[in-house]
Amino acid sequence: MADATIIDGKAFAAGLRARVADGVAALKASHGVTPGLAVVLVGEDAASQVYVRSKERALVELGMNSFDHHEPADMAESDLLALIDRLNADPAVHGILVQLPLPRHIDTQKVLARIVPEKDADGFHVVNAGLLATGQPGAIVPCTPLGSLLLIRDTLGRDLKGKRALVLGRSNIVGKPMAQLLLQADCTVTMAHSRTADLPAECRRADILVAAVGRPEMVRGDWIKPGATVIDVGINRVPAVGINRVAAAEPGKTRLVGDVAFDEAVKVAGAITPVPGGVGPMTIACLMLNTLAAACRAAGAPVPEEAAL
Ligand SMILES: Nc1nc(=O)c2c([nH]1)NC[C@@H]1CN(c3ccc(C(=O)N[C@@H](CCC(=O)O)C(=O)O)cc3)C=[N+]21
Repeated sequence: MADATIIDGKAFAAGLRARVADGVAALKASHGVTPGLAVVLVGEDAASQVYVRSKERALVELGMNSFDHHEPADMAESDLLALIDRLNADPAVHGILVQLPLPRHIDTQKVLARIVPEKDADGFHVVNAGLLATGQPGAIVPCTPLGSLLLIRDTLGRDLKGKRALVLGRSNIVGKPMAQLLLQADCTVTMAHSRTADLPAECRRADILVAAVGRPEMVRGDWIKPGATVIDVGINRVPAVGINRVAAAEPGKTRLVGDVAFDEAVKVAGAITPVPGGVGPMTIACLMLNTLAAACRAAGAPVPEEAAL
């Protein structure tokens, strides 16, 4: 059998960002409103700083306002809550993103709950989770599942009726909302996780397999149904051993791998996202889309179709 189609998330994300830029320009022209996202980073985590910078760069490129709040790691929880209160009240701020993970002395659920749901660009607030779970309009959908669904639709078309979907991983950020989206799309959805009995057999039944467990290359080629669509959400940094056998000479070298053993899976799947260049770029593009959508709702303008599921 021929190798799988490689789903180019980077290219799809570039197209989505261009559509968001058009929407931003249109909202400025029609309502005089520039969408703005406040990005709150607490602490100095190196990976978080990289992600936050790429979010801020994307905002500016698309003509949106970026309000950066980089705070010390020992910031008091009460001060973070007070900052969120100010951002909630600021009419120039349409979306608020608090970069996770937060330092351990801060209660993440308390912080997420403080963001007004209308400005919850990540879609992590219980109100948005509840709107999504009950199939109500106006839910802000978490960026990674939304981006994954857009890639699935681009691959298989919008009619996913009756397809067997398996979501591996049950996080509030990816697994649970992903399952809700697929259910709403009339898939037959299974949620699997580390305690699932005979995980390979469960995976082999899936027409659509979304892997979001954060375990490097856990899903092997023989776990995949021939022809299946495989969405690899994992972004795992591992030592670069075996890439060209120079790892011993370059002990600091790392590479990114997904939750799927790509080289095996590409021989079996019908279509598969790579890591990097798959779901990751879609996450950032969907954050831009959610910010535009929040600004549209605040202004009473129509919401972009891709954000209004
Ligand atoms: N409140 C909050 N919202 C988030 O959305 C959020 C967060 N906290 N904390 C951290 C994670 C991580 N995350 C990524 C986004 C894009 C890439 C991405 O674009 N990755 C590139 C590769 C980047 C590289 O080379 O390191 C790719 O997959 O092609 C990765 C990771 C968003 N996160």
